[in-house]
Amino acid sequence: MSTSSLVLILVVVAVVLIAALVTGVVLTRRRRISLTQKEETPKPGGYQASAGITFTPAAPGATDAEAVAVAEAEVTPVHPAPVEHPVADRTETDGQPGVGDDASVPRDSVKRGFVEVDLPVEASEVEEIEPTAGRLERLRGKLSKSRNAFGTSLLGLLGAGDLDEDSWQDVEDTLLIADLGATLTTEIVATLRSKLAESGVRTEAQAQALVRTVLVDALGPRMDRSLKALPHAGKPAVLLVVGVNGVGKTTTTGKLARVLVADGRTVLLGAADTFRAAAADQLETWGKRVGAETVRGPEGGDPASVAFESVKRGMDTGVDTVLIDTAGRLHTKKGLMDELGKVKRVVEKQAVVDEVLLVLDATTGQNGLTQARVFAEQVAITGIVLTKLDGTAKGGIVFQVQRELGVPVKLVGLGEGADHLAPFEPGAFVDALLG
Ligand SMILES: Nc1nc2c(ncn2[C@@H]2O[C@H](COP(=O)(O)OP(=O)(O)OP(=O)(O)O)[C@@H](O)[C@H]2O)c(=O)[nH]1
Repeated sequence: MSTSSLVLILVVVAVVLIAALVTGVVLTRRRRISLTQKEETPKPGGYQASAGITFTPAAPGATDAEAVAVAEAEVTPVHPAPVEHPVADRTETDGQPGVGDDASVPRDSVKRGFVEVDLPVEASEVEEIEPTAGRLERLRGKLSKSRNAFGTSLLGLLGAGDLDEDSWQDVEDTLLIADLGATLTTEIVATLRSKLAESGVRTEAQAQALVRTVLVDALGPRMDRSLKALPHAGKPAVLLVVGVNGVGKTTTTGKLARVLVADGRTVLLGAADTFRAAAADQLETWGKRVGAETVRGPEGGDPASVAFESVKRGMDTGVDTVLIDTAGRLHTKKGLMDELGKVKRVVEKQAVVDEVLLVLDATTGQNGLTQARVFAEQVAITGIVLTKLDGTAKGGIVFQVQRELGVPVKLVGLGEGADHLAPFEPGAFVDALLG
């Protein structure tokens, strides 16, 4: 082979190698570009951010960690001052994500602690308890905040004689603002219109009487509101108290124990809230104040087993009533809701559960309805306790929640005091609302 042929072959090989190298580089680049593009293309549906994230440049030649440190030091905060959230009004305290009203409270908000419950740590002796008769009457003033917003404006409107369309719109708005909900408001306004037309109301007193009748009727005055808390077939009555966090379950259980003891009954308390040790302490304190035994389990233990033990102990000691306080659970957490079903099933292995009382915080308005629906799907609710009606609650939620569940409001919480629990009476309640 001649030298010129050898040179020619070497040139051809070099050209082929260079061509292969160039092709490889181009392909690698294309692949990288196509990967980046895929990541950046938003998928249809699901989460699609409308605004981009603002990045700051890293200092040249710095390591990743240094670059982050430099960027953090240089970034001027652009966020406004933290927004004040109504922590006191929240219904969840475990920092878990929530829906509706709950979702507005960030998980790092100040958590409600045991200290907020105004009870002595150790009760030295069993207390004298006021009789329960006429309690709603004595607590009437507690509803005053709701009453001002609702009764005054409603009676002012209806007592003014013939109503034009604008005035009827105002009546409707008043009912909606009071938390009566759209369906019930429409129904009540229609009834009021036809009754006013029929009866020829002329004075404010007549208007008040008519509104009273219509509202009391809407509250199902014939519903059975008695609390199934007395022993039967030689076994204690068993009541389960359920609801989301912080609505007032423990307080209600304690207040209920007082009412029963005041009526000469013997009570045992079951602290099936094993999640929060302070809750069991709190319940035990309520128990000591009325001379009732409290059964509790280890922190983090199985709440169903504490409930079972409570009923067993109640049967052994022959008490009239076993009140079981359960842990607050967010209705959006399926696992916790299933656990509630288990607590009830386990108790039912040895006794009938006579009442499942759903505690709702009246100040949470419409969110209370969502909670009620989910709890009712999990355990058959037999009665509702509406707490904090003394606060900013507008009262109308009573109408809606009964209608929604077909279950009566049996008790109302009208304050933090030990005796601020009253039976729910439609007539007295409407009177308090109308003033
Ligand atoms: N104003 C007012 N406060 C109430 C009423 N009922 C309960 N509270 C207060 O609500 C707060 C929460 O009550 P708890 O009984 O601890 O609530 P809980 O549902 O047992 O709470 P968790 O065990 O955390 O789920 C306490 O500060 C109670 O004093 C009421 O009718 N009116």
